[in-house]
Amino acid sequence: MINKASYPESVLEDRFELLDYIKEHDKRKIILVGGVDTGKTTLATFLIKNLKYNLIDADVGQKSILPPATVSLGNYKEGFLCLSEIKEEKSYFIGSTNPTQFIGEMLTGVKKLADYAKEYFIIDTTGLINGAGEYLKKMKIELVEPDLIVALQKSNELSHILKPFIDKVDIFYIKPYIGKKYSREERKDIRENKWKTYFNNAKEIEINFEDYIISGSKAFQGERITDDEKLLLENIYKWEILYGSKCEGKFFIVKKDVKVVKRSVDKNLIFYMEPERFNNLVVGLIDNEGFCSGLAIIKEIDFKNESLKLITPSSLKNVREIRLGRVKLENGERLIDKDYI
Ligand SMILES: Nc1ncnc2c1ncn2[C@@H]1O[C@H](COP(=O)(O)OP(=O)(O)OP(=O)(O)O)[C@@H](O)[C@H]1O
Repeated sequence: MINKASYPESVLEDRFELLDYIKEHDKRKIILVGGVDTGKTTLATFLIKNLKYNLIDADVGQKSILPPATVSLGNYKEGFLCLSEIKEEKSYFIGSTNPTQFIGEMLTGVKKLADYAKEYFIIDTTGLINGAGEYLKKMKIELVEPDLIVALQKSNELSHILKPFIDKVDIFYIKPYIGKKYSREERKDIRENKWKTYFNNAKEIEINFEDYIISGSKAFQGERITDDEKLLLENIYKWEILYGSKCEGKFFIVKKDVKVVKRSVDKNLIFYMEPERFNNLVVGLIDNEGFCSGLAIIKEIDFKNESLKLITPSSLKNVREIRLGRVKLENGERLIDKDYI
């Protein structure tokens, strides 16, 4: 498997100073913050190897621990060279590899994993430090309450994130590693490879809506439409309605057209789509504790019979909820908008 970071051949002097500082001051909850390609994952590898701490992998865009589109806790593994050799202990479903629209999921996930681990962990984060990235980093620090922030800062590009914590949390500054910069394409290729590895031995399974909580789409919120509403909408718009729900006065309709006609539908009132829109969507298999025990891909949803065909390498044992994400895997990864379904 291709990975960006592994144990560095030569370790910069300030990394050893950091290691000594952590040992000397008994720091147990550590978060790494820095821009893109500043060497966070490489630093996490060095620290985990020397401290035998656990990894909280919140670098959702370039994860080391599988599965993708989650944040994960992995336990220290003797003799590892690359963090991707670390197996997940617990994961939380984000549903995307870009955290920008998923700040709530990211924060909940990292907090749950940190609570689970209790202490002796290093949090590896994304390189997003502006816009949504600023809020994400700040809130993560507020929630997790680390006892050390390691800031990989060249000049003062992290000051807007760190300002509120300067007199509250210990901050250790180190210089970013100036090395290879990865393009969007290279990053995407690394992710593609991880998706392929994860779904390598996936098998098809079929499940019924009634056996699981299905969530993550407006389709499964609110209440089902009545027979009268269904008939009315079918007559007006010349649709066959396969599934319909309503929430706060708005209809959510999965339909097929039965006639070619010109339709003028008020989109503020009716959100409609074809069933195929859900195909190839990544879903999280969520257990009783709210953790993600695996991922699956939707092959097809039969809305009429209320069943779902999935492929997954995971077992559905202890799975309570199927949570729809916002990544489609069709000729590679395609990220979709939160409002798409
Ligand atoms: N101390 C080091 N010695 C040698 N190479 C390094 C060192 N630190 C980082 N690198 C290299 O620099 C590149 C970026 O490092 P890394 O992936 O650790 O950065 P990152 O900040 O985690 O990136 P991202 O923004 O994707 O989270 C990688 O190719 C890595 O191997």
